[in-house]
Amino acid sequence: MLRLTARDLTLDHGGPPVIGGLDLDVAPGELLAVVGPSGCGKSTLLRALAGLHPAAGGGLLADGRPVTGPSADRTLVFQDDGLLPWRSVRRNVELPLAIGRTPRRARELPVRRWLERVGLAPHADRLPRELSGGQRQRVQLARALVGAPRAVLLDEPFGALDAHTRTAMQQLLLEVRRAQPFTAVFVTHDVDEALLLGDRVAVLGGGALTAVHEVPATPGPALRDLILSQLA
Ligand SMILES: Nc1ncnc2c1ncn2[C@@H]1O[C@H](COP(=O)(O)OP(=O)(O)OP(=O)(O)O)[C@@H](O)[C@H]1O
Repeated sequence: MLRLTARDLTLDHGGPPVIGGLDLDVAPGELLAVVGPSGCGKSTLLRALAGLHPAAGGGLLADGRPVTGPSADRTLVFQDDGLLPWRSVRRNVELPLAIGRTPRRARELPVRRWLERVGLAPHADRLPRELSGGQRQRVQLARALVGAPRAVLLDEPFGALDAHTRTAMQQLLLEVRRAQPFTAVFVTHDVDEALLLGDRVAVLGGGALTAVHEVPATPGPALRDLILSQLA
């Protein structure tokens, strides 16, 4: 499990900073939920943590080492599924292992285990277009986790799902973290989702952290209202 650290981090898209001088520490095994108004830089921060967006100032560390590019240790899950349409469910899940040059025979067990864990073993030979949106997100989750990454970065992964499927996916995420702990940064628009999944909730706004809240075992309405007021 990875420790992720931002030190005086500034991010931009070639113009004025989207994020300016941000300090953040995500402890090994922690799930940090990040909420913030649209356009405040949540996705940009996540892509920077993934090593896909360079810092304009300051820097990011993974276990104390500078993040200079993507790594199999830090995987991303998006809202849009990003699955390869011509590969079966099984071959999509297998992809990170194939890219990492894991020998074919050594791929079988983790792929099977993750397909079972996300309930997709019976659909292993289907193509992504033959699945529902929720099923595709489960494939994406399995693909992000099959290589046992030490950190997973999730960008509104359940944002496009209906309420029922979203609840099921949230429970699945809680379950898989119990089975295989990993550090996680989870971007969401939904404060209830942040409070359900997060060990802490960070509120981002105006290019900086407005607040970081510890989430108690049973968060009450006062914390929810406080976060909503900080988002306003
Ligand atoms: N490729 C890009 N080129 C230029 N500007 C960009 C690019 N991507 C994002 N931005 C700008 O950077 C800012 C932050 O965008 P980002 O997508 O990180 O916000 P966000 O908080 O994730 O938003 P949302 O909640 O709507 O997904 C926005 O003002 C956006 O317009």
